[in-house]
Amino acid sequence: MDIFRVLTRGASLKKTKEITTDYSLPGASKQGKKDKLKAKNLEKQVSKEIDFFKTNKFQDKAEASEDEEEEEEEVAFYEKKAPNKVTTEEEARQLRKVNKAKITGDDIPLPIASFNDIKSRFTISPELLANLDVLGFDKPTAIQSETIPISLFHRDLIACAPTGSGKTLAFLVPLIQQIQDLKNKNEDDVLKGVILSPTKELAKQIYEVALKLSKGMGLNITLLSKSLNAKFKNGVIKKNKYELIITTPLRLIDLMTNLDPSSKVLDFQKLKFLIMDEADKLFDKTFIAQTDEIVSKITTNNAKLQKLMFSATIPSKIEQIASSVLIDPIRVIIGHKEAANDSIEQKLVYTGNEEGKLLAIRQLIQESEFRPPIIIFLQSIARAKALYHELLYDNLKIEVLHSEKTQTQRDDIIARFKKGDVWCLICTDVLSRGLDFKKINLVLNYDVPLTAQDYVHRIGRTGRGGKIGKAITLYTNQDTQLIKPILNVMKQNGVEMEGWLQNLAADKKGYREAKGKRVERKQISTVPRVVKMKRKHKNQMIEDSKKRKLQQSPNKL
Ligand SMILES: Nc1ncnc2c1ncn2[C@@H]1O[C@H](COP(=O)(O)OP(=O)(O)OP(=O)(O)O)[C@@H](O)[C@H]1O
Repeated sequence: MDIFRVLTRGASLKKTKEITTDYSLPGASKQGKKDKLKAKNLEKQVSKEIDFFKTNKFQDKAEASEDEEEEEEEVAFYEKKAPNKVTTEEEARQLRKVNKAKITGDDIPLPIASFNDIKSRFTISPELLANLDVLGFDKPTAIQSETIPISLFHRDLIACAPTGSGKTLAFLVPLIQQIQDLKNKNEDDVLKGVILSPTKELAKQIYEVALKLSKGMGLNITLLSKSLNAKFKNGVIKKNKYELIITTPLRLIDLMTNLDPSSKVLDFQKLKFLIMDEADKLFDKTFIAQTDEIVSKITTNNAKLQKLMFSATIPSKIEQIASSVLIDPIRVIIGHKEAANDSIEQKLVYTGNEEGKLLAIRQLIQESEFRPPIIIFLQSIARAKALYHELLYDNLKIEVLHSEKTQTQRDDIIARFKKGDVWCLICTDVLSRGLDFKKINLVLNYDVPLTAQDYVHRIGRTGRGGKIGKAITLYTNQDTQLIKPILNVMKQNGVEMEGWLQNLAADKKGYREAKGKRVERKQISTVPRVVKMKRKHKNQMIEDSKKRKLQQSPNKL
């Protein structure tokens, strides 16, 4: 688990393209680093003091990178001091330094350094602690350290932490505990919590984790489905038994608007917790109308409702809109707000044009870089299908997943991918957020994603839970504008890049117009190779037969 903590703290990335595989906590070398840091600080201080004419301010770039290095060293130094238990502000400061956690708001509670730490400050169910133990979670991740106490104090929250850093448990642990506390006090048939997720797949995943985490606690948790909605609407369910509902926004709106208002079978005004996972998605243009409808229905006459928002990316504009829903919130940021998880090696591959992408992919297949399991992202359903047909006969055990597939087909493909029966999953952005596949070796962006956020989430399907991962993005001449935000994400992660790419990243011209717009791309050839081979063979036979006829009677020409 230490490996996981080190990686989620982002302390493993050296400032090169390569990700270090040395996860051991700096031990013997720590004293050396500390001395080096001291010496550097002294040197810096002296040079500042003798810099009477302030000429050094022009060296700020070099100094900035030096500062970054120093910050890392400082983190390593603090790591030694990371407390096992947090009881004072100073210990909280040390833990936050190690965790790269920035917390703002009023009356911020102390973080926890271990799951046992909760026991000394809150009443916590022994079953919940036992379940955490059985599932192998012995220490909270950076985000969990902060959000578990905040949530247990029933405070509104907006939290941003890298992909794969444990945000699901960061909201489920305190939620399950509080629901049980209420259940012990209250009547049983009151709905207490709703978790919103932008996709059905993610909702299902959260549901499965919630079941495991609450095992033996007697809670009734459900995933809204068409058939369950129908039972509520038709009065088949007369008395609600669910304490927690996990759903997509549309499914919840369908239920809320079609329930007989007199039945009171589900009273949303008594709801105590509203969790918004992938909150920035829920507040972007695709979902804002639905989210707004839900929030206004649920929050009316419900001052006690606690609202919690989580994501790996929260752009400032979206944060402004989202925060307007929260009351006296605490804001938690782990690492850089717009960066990818440090455990992912990021690479850009220039292919010139669209045809070059197919060549690049086939070249990758020849090389060791194409190690399954792999996820390939494309910008549209049509293109995902086309690539699927193109690669169908390359012996890759591929599948294609997009929103035109039925839910049963989608579930089946995901189950087969998880089992290892599918090696290479071709998909659209429907799978880019939240899904926790174990040990994805490679994420391949066949088409450049439209925003920095899409990029961070897509590549975040690899390098999760402390494992290292790799992401390759193919780009053509058409993508010069679209790769700018990606270059900036890579910069945030300390990936070294050539000078011209650095200049391109800094040049904001043209990006604004291109932002969010899909590039019109040349079609991927959709003719399967077998058909192509047959056609080639047929054409060859016709040519041969013509030649033979010509040889037999040359005068005919
Ligand atoms: N405390 C912990 N110790 C070890 N592993 C953990 C811990 N918490 C979560 N994990 C594991 O980390 C992995 C990623 O967790 P999770 O899916 O919650 O990430 P996330 O931050 O929600 O990512 P995303 O932003 O992509 O949705 C999961 O496999 C989970 O089991």
